[in-house]
Amino acid sequence: MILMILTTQCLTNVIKKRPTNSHKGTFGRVLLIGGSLQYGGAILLATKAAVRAGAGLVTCATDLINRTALNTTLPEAMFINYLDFSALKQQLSQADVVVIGPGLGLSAEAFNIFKITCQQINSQATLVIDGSALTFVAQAPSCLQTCATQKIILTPHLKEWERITNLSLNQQSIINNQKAQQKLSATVVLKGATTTIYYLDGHTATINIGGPYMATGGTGDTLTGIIAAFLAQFKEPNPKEVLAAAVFLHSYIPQQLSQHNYVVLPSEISNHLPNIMQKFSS
Ligand SMILES: NC(=O)C1=CN([C@@H]2O[C@H](COP(=O)(O)OP(=O)(O)OC[C@H]3O[C@@H](n4cnc5c(N)ncnc54)[C@H](OP(=O)(O)O)[C@@H]3O)[C@@H](O)[C@H]2O)[C@@H](O)CC1
Ligand SMILES: Nc1ncnc2c1ncn2[C@@H]1O[C@H](COP(=O)(O)OP(=O)(O)O)[C@@H](O)[C@H]1O
Ligand SMILES: [Mg+2]
Repeated sequence: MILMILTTQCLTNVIKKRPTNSHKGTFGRVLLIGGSLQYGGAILLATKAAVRAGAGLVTCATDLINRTALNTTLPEAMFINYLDFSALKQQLSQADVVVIGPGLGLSAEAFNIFKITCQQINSQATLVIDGSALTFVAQAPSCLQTCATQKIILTPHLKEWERITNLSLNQQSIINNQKAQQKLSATVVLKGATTTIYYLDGHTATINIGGPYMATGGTGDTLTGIIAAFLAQFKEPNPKEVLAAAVFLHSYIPQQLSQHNYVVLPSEISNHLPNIMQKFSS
């Protein structure tokens, strides 16, 4: 097993100056699915992060109740009703990266949306599974095995990981986590005070920056948007390094802001994305 500790070098390796003759199509299509009546904020935060981290075209599939909020706060993003299955399937056939789960909730309707997503996503796309959708993975692990894409990233916090693996918090050693991750045949970003990425090839990368100023609901939702935007727009040097850069940046920004802020809100992380990305672009 190769254990890597990430530094700012991972940002300069990935964030490149944009070609002059590029356009929105150059920087990828991201589809984010989630946001029930109770948790609209989660999908709005994820969508905001995807837009501000530079995805070219961003669509938010959510409850109709969230449409006005989305259009008001984030007019760059497109809306579809997540219960309009024909629109959802069409989006799933086109997206480069699909995020499912932030604020999705655990209703029967939500589970249906999760199953449709796993079945209908195009085989070239990456699927990022977060929040409520991780509980569906725990309840119906076969959805991963039969998923139409093999490029799957799970982003659990420690409790969500316990639900999926039955590993209690004190059993979650690197070795045990890796065994469980390899069985799932998915990349895992295991989030906590320290975050570790478990890759399919057996390598791991650890992010030991960030801190308790990030402990506000919505910080993980913001991470999924950044991951999606990075994978959609950066094709080099490789998906492993692109994922690592996204996860590192998500903690690096609040670490910088914490010098002058007691807490760093998720939406503030997103506000600073374009500025900090510019500083590291080479
Ligand atoms: N604005 C919105 O709309 C928001 C909506 N959201 C959406 O809500 C949905 C439910 O997601 P969720 O994560 O809140 O609930 P759930 O899976 O039950 O986990 C909570 C349990 O996990 C534990 N725990 C967590 N981290 C831990 C750690 N590092 N180490 C140890 N324990 C840890 C935690 O511990 P405890 O409180 O007991 O200390 C608690 O027991 C989901 O769709 C999400 O996207 C949220 O994103 C918030 C903003
Ligand atoms: N004390 C801490 N130190 C470092 N990072 C933290 C700390 N507390 C929370 N985080 C980060 O905040 C995020 C929380 O994710 P998650 O629990 O999914 O939040 P939510 O679902 O509310 O958006 C993770 O990226 C985690 O690493
Ligand atoms: Mg979460």
